[in-house]
Amino acid sequence: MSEEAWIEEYSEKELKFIEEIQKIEIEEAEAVLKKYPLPTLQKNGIALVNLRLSSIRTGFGGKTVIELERDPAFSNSDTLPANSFSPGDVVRLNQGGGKSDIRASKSVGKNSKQTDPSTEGVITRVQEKSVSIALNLEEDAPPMAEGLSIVKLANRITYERMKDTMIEWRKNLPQYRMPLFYTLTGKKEANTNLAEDMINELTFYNNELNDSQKKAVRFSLGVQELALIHGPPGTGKTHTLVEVIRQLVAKGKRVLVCGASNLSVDNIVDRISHYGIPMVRLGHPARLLPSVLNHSLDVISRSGDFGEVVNGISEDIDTELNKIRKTKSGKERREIYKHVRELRKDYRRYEAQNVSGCLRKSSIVFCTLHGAGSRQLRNETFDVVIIDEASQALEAQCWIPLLGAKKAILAGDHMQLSPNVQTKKPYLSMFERLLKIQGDKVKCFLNVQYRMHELINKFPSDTFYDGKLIPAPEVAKRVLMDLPYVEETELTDAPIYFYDTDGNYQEDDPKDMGTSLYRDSKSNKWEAQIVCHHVTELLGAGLKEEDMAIVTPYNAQVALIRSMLKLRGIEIEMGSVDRVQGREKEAIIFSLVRSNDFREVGFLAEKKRLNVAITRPKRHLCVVGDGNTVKWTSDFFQRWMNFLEGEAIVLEVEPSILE
Ligand SMILES: Nc1ncnc2c1ncn2[C@@H]1O[C@H](COP(=O)(O)OP(=O)(O)OP(=O)(O)O)[C@@H](O)[C@H]1O
Repeated sequence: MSEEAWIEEYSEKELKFIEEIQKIEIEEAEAVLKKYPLPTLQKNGIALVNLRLSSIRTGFGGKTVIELERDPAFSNSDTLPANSFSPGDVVRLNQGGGKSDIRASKSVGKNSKQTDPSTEGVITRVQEKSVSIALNLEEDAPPMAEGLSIVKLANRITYERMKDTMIEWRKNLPQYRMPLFYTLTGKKEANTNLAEDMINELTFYNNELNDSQKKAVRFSLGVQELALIHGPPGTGKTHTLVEVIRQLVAKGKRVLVCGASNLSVDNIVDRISHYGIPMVRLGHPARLLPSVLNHSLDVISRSGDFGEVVNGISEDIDTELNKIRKTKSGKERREIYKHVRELRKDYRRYEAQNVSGCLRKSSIVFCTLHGAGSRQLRNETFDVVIIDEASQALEAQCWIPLLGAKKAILAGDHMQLSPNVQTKKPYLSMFERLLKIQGDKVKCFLNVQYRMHELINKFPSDTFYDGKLIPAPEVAKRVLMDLPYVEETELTDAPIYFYDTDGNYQEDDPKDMGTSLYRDSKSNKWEAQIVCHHVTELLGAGLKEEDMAIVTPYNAQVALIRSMLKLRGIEIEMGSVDRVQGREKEAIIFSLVRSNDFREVGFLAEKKRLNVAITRPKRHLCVVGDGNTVKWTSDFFQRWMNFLEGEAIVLEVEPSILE
């Protein structure tokens, strides 16, 4: 097959896939918005109603950023209701606030009129009393001052970037990038010869790296196209990547470091920032950890050659925009807008010069996969692209930075959850696909974990990592009572506990879920009570709230346990398994929820989901579930139940536990 035909076929397949999943996600999000009234959406944290405008200003890129607060005409409190909005969420802003506006799904394009009652934007900041949104349309009239509401939408921007990447491929894939491209798409076998000049006389900056980490560093530096670093939970992927990056920079290489999430990127920025390497973090400052803000492009470029000019123009724009709010004359408004448009042009020109100056000086650029598609990076090239958490990203997301790469280093663990996409076939991340097509010769395995007690480590190691994952000696024997503030009790002296409800406490009937947004999810009030009891006992033994997390496969169960704990005045981190990937706690309580006569475990059935849940704890794992339902669903679950019955402390469900 010719080069052109190969690229065409590959990109076409990816494009179709992106369109398919985009359609499903958007349809699902829209269906929820149509099905439920605004108060229910607000109760479930995906809408805020009865807001009013509190300020307007100019943000990065010259965008209009509005701040909204609760309208005192509708509420005695100025604190926003509990919500799940966070920076980066795409929202629809409705003016006039009524139900019908929400239901009229409007896609806001370049030509939309200013009279459109709804417009889209991206959340830049969420505070206790206000929420800020960067509006997508630069020419937007400021919204009406009152009667505003926002609802969360599916994130179209991410999909559009993925599609743009695929389209860009076909037009513009330079010859020098073809070897990597062919290796990544499987048209050729990976070249695994190591470049001597990269690994000769290698001295490690971090001498505490274990042997498997050192091997991974050496391989990643020497290999010419592709390295996959397979790091099971707690094995120091980030540690290893930090060493790889420092070594690459020392050899004069320019590196683009990306991650599937802002947090994964910031974790690396945090650890590299002490070494005095010129670097910059792209991304909206509101989405970054406070500790990395000084490295953000926004902050660095403001002190660049044209920083003061940009700041001055930004203030002028704000002054003009605030004048618009005060004037009623249409003619005057038009005049002011004309002026704002001129100012925005200047703003963008000077800002672009600042940004490119700042990027030119940086040996390392950090951003999310999606951020790698931003216009600031359009003309930048890198010797090496590193992707952390690669197994949690969509293939098309990984292609965004890889379009500009000659060599790629991907770190991840395909035995944990891949991206949550709703397709008929199981989804393979790029990381997993590459392991399949290129085999173990491109892989380095990190085999020592620094998180879990040896017994907690045992089942995941045997089941998911061929028995090769070993605990570091300093963590192998730790249990809760070894923490200086925890007492020795029968719940703190062992690593694994199991409340087997044994078919006696069945899951809740979906009919009882009423109009809850979670009525398609699952819950089990008995298990929720056992979880609350266990949490109370651990707190009584001295463990702190922040040492624990509750994990369950179902959002309805999360909501139920949260409400029960709230009544007891307890606030503990909790989430569905998918949300806690990448986290760790001293103690994890895992509620399985499913208990029925049909032996159905549904959502729980995915082995990788189980792996994520049971590899979060350091010293204490407590499983609450019905062994009888779970055991008979597959050989895999039977093995897990046998393991628990053999190795865990099995706890009785005393009637007094159940309220
Ligand atoms: N060689 C080492 N010696 C001692 N401790 C180490 C070593 N490598 C990693 N660690 C410790 O292991 C823990 C996990 O490290 P790190 O955050 O780099 O791992 P990770 O693989 O990125 O984590 P995750 O599994 O959450 O993705 C950290 O507390 C780190 O200090």
